[in-house]
Amino acid sequence: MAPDTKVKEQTIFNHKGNQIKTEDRDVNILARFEEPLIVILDNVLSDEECNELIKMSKDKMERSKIGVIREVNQIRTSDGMFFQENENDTIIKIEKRISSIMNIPVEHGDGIQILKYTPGQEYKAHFDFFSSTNRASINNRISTIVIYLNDVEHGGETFFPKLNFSVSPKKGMAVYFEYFYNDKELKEQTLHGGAPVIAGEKWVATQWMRRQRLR
Ligand SMILES: O=C(O)CCC(=O)C(=O)O
Ligand SMILES: [Fe+2]
Repeated sequence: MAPDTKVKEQTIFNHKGNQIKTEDRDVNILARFEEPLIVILDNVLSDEECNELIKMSKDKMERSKIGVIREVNQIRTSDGMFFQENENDTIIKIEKRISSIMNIPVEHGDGIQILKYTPGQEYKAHFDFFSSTNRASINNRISTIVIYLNDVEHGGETFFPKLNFSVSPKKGMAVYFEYFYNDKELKEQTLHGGAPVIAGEKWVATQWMRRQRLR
């Protein structure tokens, strides 16, 4: 197909305009990059909810593990923890809101993961979906939201190296992106990472969604 007649691929995210009305909060759409779809969102969480997530996870953080064997890896040097789904009322409320933003039922989510980065810590460029050689790819990830839980003094941007695009963390804001595309090239453009924090701390909450339910 000639480039000028190429049709846009179907997206999971279905919100139009500049606002998403969820059950308990109006979330603002500030910017969108169309293909691959990357959406910058504001007012996803209140300051109190951000503080609460940090408080609840603070004592449970351990060095992040990635991959099937879940070994400590230099790709991600942050500390992290997962909440159990339905762990408490705050988690239930936030999971519901994330689910309506992402337009995917809560049961498809890996659970909310909290990551904490201190100066020098980073998450090198990676894909959130599993490679076809990984058993987990049978029910692969299709979309991600990264919510910023605090303002970072310096550094810690979420960057997309293939798009020359980056997002600076701001408390309560989020970056959403999806990769359930037929076009392999589009999927691969969602390569992203968390740049090293230079000063201050960076706290984020991530939700990854799977194609099929996990529970
Ligand atoms: O910390 C960030 O900005 C990115 C986090 C991320 O890529 C992830 O949790 O999958
Ligand atoms: Fe990621």
